[in-house]
Amino acid sequence: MSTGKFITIEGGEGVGKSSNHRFIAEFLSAQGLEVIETREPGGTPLAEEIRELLLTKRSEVMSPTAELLLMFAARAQHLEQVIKPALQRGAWVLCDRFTDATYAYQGVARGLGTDFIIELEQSVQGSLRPDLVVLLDLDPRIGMARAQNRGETDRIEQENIEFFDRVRSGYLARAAANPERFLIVDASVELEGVQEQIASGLTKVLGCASA
Ligand SMILES: Nc1ncnc2c1ncn2[C@@H]1O[C@H](COP(=O)(O)OP(=O)(O)O)[C@@H](O)[C@H]1O
Ligand SMILES: Cc1cn([C@H]2C[C@H](O)[C@@H](COP(=O)(O)OP(=O)(O)O)O2)c(=O)[nH]c1=O
Repeated sequence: MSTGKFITIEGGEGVGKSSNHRFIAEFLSAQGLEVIETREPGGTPLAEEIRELLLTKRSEVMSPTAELLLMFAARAQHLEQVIKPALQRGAWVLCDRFTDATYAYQGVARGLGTDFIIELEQSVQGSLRPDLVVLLDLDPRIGMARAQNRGETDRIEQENIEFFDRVRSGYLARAAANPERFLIVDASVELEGVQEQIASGLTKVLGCASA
C-alpha cells in the first residue's frame, strides 16, 4: 500500500484556517480518501497539554527558545502517535499548522533565525515534510479584524501588529524558498473565491498522487 499524503494549512491569525479546514477535509473524503484531521501544537493528549502551556497567558515571560522547544516537544509526540502511523497505513493527514509555522513565528517573528530550527526539524522529523502547504496569505490587519469577535486572545495572539507582519513575511519567504510544495492562496477574497483557489491546488496534488 502506498503511503498517504501530508497536507498542512498555514497562515497568521484569522486568515481562515478553521473555515477552510472542513472544506479541504470534505474535498479529500469525496475522493474516497481516509482523512485524519489534526492540529499543532496539539493532536495527542500530551501534545494538547503542551499547547496549554504555550498558549496560557502568564506573568513570567516565556523565553523564545523555551517556546521553540515546546513546539518541537509537542510535534515529536504528535508525529510518533498520530501523523506517521496514519501516513504509513495510507491515510491522508490534514494538519492545522506544522513546522512552517515554527519558521515564521519562532524563526522570523521571534527572531531566533533558522539554524537551530533546521537542526530540530531534521532530528525530530527525519525526511518527513508536508507534501502540500496551503498558505492562506492575508494582511494581518484584516485577519485580526475578522478574528475580533472570537473571544479572549491567547498568549501569542496578544502580540502587536509588527509581530504579525513578520509572521506573514516569514511565511512568504518559506513559500518562495519551497515553491514546489507551497500553494499560496489570496485569503482576502470572499470564502468561495478562497475555496476555488484551494480546490485547484488540491486537484493538482491528487493528480500527482494518482499518476
Ligand atoms: N474569506 C473570508 N472572508 C471573510 N471572512 C472570512 C473569510 N474566511 C473566514 N472568515 C471569517 O473570519 C473569521 C476567522 O476565520 P477562521 O477560520 O476562524 O480563521 P483562523 O482559523 O485562521 O484563525 C471567522 O469569523 C470566519 O467566519
Ligand atoms: C505550530 C505552531 C504554532 N504557533 C502558534 C501560532 C498560533 O498563534 C498558536 C496556536 O495556533 P492556532 O490555534 O492554530 O492559531 P489560530 O488562533 O490562528 O487558530 O501557536 C507557533 O508559534 N509555532 C508553531 O510551530
